[in-house]
Amino acid sequence: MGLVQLLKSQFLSQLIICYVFLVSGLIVNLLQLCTLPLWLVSKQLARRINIRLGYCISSQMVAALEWWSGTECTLYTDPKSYPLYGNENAIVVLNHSFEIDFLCGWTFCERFGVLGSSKVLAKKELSYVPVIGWMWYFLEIVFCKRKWEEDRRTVAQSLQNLRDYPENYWFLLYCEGTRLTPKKHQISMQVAESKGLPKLKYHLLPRTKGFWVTVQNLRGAAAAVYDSTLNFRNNEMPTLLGILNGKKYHADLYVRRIPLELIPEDEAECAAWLHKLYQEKDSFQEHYTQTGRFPGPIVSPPRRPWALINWLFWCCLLLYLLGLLLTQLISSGSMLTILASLAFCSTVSLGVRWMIGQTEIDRGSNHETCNKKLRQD
Ligand SMILES: CCCCC/C=C\C/C=C\CCCCCCCC(=O)SCCNC(=O)CCNC(=O)[C@H](O)C(C)(C)COP(=O)(O)OP(=O)(O)OC[C@H]1O[C@@H](n2cnc3c(N)ncnc32)[C@H](O)[C@@H]1OP(=O)(O)O
Ligand SMILES: CCCCCCCCCCCCCCCCCC(=O)OC[C@@H](O)COP(=O)(O)O
Repeated sequence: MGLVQLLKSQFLSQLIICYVFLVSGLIVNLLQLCTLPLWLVSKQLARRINIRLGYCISSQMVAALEWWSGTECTLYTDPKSYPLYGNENAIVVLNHSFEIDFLCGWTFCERFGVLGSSKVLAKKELSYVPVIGWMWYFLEIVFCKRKWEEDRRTVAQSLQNLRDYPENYWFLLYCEGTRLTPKKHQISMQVAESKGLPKLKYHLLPRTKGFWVTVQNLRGAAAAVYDSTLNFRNNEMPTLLGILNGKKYHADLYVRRIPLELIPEDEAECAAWLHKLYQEKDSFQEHYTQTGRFPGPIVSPPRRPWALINWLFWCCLLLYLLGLLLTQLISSGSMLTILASLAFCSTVSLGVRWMIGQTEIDRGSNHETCNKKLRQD
């Protein structure tokens, strides 16, 4: 193990990264709160400011992936579609099989210049996660309770609000609705069987209502659906803790651009279209397993320096302030203050560990396994 790798795997290095992320994130959340009055005066200006503030947070995680862990992200796509990426609004449909799939998504957003404005249909629970969840509130992320009776109105309304968004965005939709586990896959395939649908090997059966409502409400605002299929080389199972440890992964993403006009308007036809899409995605994963690559040419965008520059800025600022604070603390000589500071640091690191836990599949929800009808069956 080289010296740099040894340094990256040290607990202290990881603690510093988490400290910078948490404190800068809370500062940004506070600044976002200060933009609230501006919404009344100029909504579009407030949105543009929040895009940049959000970028300060999400790009730190991207920098950790790209620069700290050195993870390679390769894009397979049609070169004719490539110039459109980042220059139009799009709905992104991605498989939900990996703990850091959202982070790989963010990395591609960064490379195509839409990271600050990127959107997602996320479960409501994530809105309470400090820093990220609070940031999302100001970025008009669409939250759902995964209960259609309640979601149908709120999700449609939130999507309508995005129609006049001032900058290009990618709207991410995990149609599987939850992360893939063997148990969830088994149940999902029972549903497929009961509906007379072909079984999927690498995906859960897509939930179609969220997709339909998104396409309907963004018609005319979004130009295309980007069908995206992600996998990792050599059966890697990447984690956020691995990234913090400086572990390098190899992500491969296959993207197909499908103009929105090609997607049926009728709900049942749209659902059938999505099921067919997932059958195709399954065949791409099979191809990847067999050959170690996706179909089509590689057109990888290079990483940009901005995420790293932002990260270095926050590191310098916050480590300088921490140094000042520690000097004062030690020179005060008060045992009580020192103990209270240690207790505070422990609480903060436990808090960050809890946040990282939100990305872990083992700690995921029991969505899919808690379906009442299926339990009875
Ligand atoms: C490559 C570039 C990447 C770019 C990235 C861009 C942006 C990045 C931005 C941010 C990154 C951060 C990422 C954060 C990640 C957070 C993600 C999440 O939180 S995922 C969870 C939330 N999202 C979803 O759930 C979306 C998918 N779900 C839906 O669309 C649902 O339809 C719904 C709208 C949520 C409503 O759910 P509900 O369960 O109430 O209704 P359903 O219609 O889905 O369910 C009833 C229906 O489904 C059948 N059923 C039952 N069990 C199953 C099952 N196991 N599988 C499939 N179907 C099932 C049931 O029989 C009913 O069917 P029917 O209607 O026919 O009777
Ligand atoms: C610079 C880097 C510093 C890292 C420090 C620590 C950072 C902590 C980051 C917390 C990030 C929280 C964002 C969570 C995004 C989780 C995405 C996700 O995958 O959600 C799961 C849902 O889709 C489905 O949930 P399940 O039904 O599977 O349950």
